[in-house]
Formats: sequence, structure tokens, C-alpha cells
Amino acid sequence: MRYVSTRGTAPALDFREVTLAGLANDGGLYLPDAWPSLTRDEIAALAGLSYVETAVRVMTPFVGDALSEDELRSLCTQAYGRFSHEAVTPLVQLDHRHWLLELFHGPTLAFKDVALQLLGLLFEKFLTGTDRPLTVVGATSGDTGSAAIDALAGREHVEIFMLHPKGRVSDVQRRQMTTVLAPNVHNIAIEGSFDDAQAMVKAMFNANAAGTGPLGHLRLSAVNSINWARLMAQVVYYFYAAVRLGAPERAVAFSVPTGNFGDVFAGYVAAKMGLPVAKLIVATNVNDILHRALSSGDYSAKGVVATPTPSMDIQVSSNFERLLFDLGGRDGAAMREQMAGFEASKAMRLTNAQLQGAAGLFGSARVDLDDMALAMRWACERAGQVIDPHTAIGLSAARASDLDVPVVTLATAHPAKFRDAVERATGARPALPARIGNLFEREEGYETLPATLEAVAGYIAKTAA
Ligand SMILES: Cc1ncc(COP(=O)(O)O)c(C=O)c1O
Ligand SMILES: N[C@@H](CCOP(=O)(O)O)C(=O)O
Repeated sequence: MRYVSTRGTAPALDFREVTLAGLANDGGLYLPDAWPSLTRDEIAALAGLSYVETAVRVMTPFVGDALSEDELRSLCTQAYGRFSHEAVTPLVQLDHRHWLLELFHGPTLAFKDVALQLLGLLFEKFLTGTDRPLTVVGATSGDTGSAAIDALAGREHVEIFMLHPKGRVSDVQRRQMTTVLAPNVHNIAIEGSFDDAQAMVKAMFNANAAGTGPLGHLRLSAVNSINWARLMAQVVYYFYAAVRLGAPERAVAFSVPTGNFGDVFAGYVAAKMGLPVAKLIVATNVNDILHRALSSGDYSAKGVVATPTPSMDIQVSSNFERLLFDLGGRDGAAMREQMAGFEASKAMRLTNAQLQGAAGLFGSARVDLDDMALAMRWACERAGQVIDPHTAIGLSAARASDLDVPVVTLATAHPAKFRDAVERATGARPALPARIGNLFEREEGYETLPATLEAVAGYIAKTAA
């Protein structure tokens, strides 16, 4: 399997190279040069398999020769052995039509663990014997940061710098990052938004590719969903859930609380591989650029509003570029032009091909605070489930849809990560699970910096080992 950039001029890479590279050196995002597919029989044969075996079968075509099947199985066994539920991503039935897919049984209690536990092991495997360490630079609105830090803390040959927007993540999210004091972990609180942080990360990669900026001596890599391996690992749970609900005989819909468009893009990949997906509902909070884009073609960024769903307080969704590229005929030159226009004006219109192409599979909804709280109360009172506010955005959108197939809402975080918001909506304050036990007694360490490239790149340049 070869990987190509959405902007058409970066070299094609194999799986090992694409995992270590992160962002393409032309500023684009990598994706497979063609979608692999599973036949109906191969999908049917996933029924009853463990999560690890499902993962091996779904990911093998993407990995190609970079790992043997046994090596991939061994990494998956290690990664998913750290989850606290035997099923790794269990399904919970809410009523006759709605299910939750619980993605929060990993070490940091959010769906990011599913991919990042594996990515940490892939880095280690691919870097064995290297004389050039990897400097991971990432941006987080709360969950990627803690999952990446858990996956990389103390590992050899890799150091991580994680940027989060100061004061805009929950206390639990912040402490999950800043109380990890391993020497290869560096937390930076920036005085700006997640979008500012993500833009700086991309700018650092672009400067590196151009041989400019203070980080030229470093080998940069990414743990955000700009890294293809992140999305690949997330494709697995769409298959795992759908076969349990009757695929390939029965189509299933998914409602996905969305910010950076990574999780829902993994659902698109599953559909491209042959999984019968009736609909992918892109559920946004009031930061609704994706809902506007998919419903009317208007992809224009407005100021970010802080909400009780901080992990989705995003306006510029990285992975949307992957979808636009695929739907627009995979034309790198056209994508370069479209993205240059967006980067200059923070606004663009989808082409007809993109808008109509998306309409076949995607629906979307904007969920405000009242509907989010209603969904939390409904889950609690009618189905006995305490859900986090991000999941509630997805559930609200799912319940508003009129689909006549099973609708699976991705439960992207454990409610204990957002205790204040859960308590406000339901009156119940979730307890911190034992696995993150004394979080509030641990010492914190992080640097606060202005949201400028100069300050952040300068700090990384002087701090990196
Ligand atoms: C809890 C939670 N839900 C939903 C999302 C949105 O996912 P994505 O950015 O892949 O669209 C995030 C952040 O990524 C998150 O942390
Ligand atoms: N919500 C995310 C934002 C980063 O998304 P990613 O999937 O691209 O890493 C977070 O929690 O950090």
C-alpha cells in the first residue's frame, strides 16, 4: 500500500514512512492511493472475532509489508490489553433503535486511546535501531494530549511537545497531561484557541519541510489525526460494531460527535472498504462549520465559542481536507488551490462534486446546549446511562434523525472527564475511575506561552533533547 498527499506534490510513502512522517511535506495529508476492500464474506467472517482479530483483519491491507501479520497481532494485543473492558469497544443498547459504542475504556478514558495506544507501539517498533530520535509536536483540545502522553511517556527515541489552549480544557483533561512528569514529555499551555495551536503545529511541519525555522535539526512527527495511522486504527471499531448489529446483511448508521473530522472520516473509510453504512451523522456543537459545510457548502470559520464540549471547540477541521480530496476526484492541484484560498480568507465553498458526493453518505446536525443537556438527561432517565457532553451531542443528533436502521452513537469520552457538565445536566457527579485515581493530588508541570509561532517553536528548539 502506498500513501499519497492531498496536495499532490509530496513523495508517495509506504506505511512505515507515513506513520513516522505525520504531515506531508507539501502541507497536505496522506491517505491510501486506493481504498482496499473487504468482500461481504470477509465482513461476515468478522462476526464473533475478538477486537484484536478484527483489528488485524481490517488493518492488514493498510500496513502492507511494513509489519508481518504476527507482528501486527502482537502490537494490537499489547495496545488493547490495556483497555479495562474485554470487548475493548463494547456496544450498549439504549432503546429499540439506538446504541452507544463505548470508546472510552482505554487508559485515559477517551476514544483517542484506541489509536494512540497502537501508535505509541508503532513508533517504538519503527524507530528501533534508529540513531535519529523523533520529536512529536501535537495540538490538543483535551483528549489527544492525554492519550498521546500516556502512549509515549518514557519511551526511547521519542519526545513529545503537546500544546493545549490555556483554560479551555477540563480540569481532569489538563491534569491527565500535566501530571505526567516523564523527561520526554513537555506540556505547553498556549494563550489562544485549539485552532491557533493546530495552525502552529502545521506551520512548524511546513517550515521543516521548507528547511526554514528553528526546528530544522529535528525529525518532527505527529500524533494528531493528521497522522494516517490514527485514522486507520479508528476504522476498526466501525466494523466491530456493525457486524455485531447484523452487517453485512443489515446496514447501520453512526452518529459521531465531531471536531477535527478524524473519527467520522474513519467511518467514511470503513464505508469505502465495503461496510454497509447507511449514514454518517456529523454532530457538531455550536462551533458548526462542518454542519454548515455539509448542509449548504459554506465552509467558513467564525470565532470559536467555548462550550462544555471543549474537545469539539474547533473551527478548522484538519481531516475535512481528506474528504474533499477524495470526493473531488483526488486532484492534488485543485486541492492545493482550494486550501490556499481557505488559508488566506478562512472561507471556501465546496464544489458541487464535493457537496453532492458527501450528501450520499453524510448527514449533519448542530446541537446547542439545551439539546445536549436534554440528551444527557434522556440517556440517564430512560436508558440508565450517564454520558459525557460530547457523546450527548452525538446522541441528540442521532435521536433527531429519522433513519430506519440501527443508529450507533460513538461515546467518545468517559463522563468522569467532564464531571461539572454532567452534574449540571443530570444532578449526578460521576466518580473518577480507579485507574486515574489520585489525579488531583499529583504535582503538575507545564509551560505557558503566547500563541505565536516564534514563542512556541523557540521553546521547542531550546528544550528538545
Ligand atoms: C471526547 C471527544 N469527542 C469528540 C471529538 C471529536 O473528534 P474528531 O476530532 O475526530 O472529530 C473529540 C476530539 O477529537 C473528543 O475528544
Ligand atoms: N479533540 C481533539 C482535537 C485534536 O484532534 P485530533 O484527533 O486531530 O488529534 C483533542 O481532544 O485533542
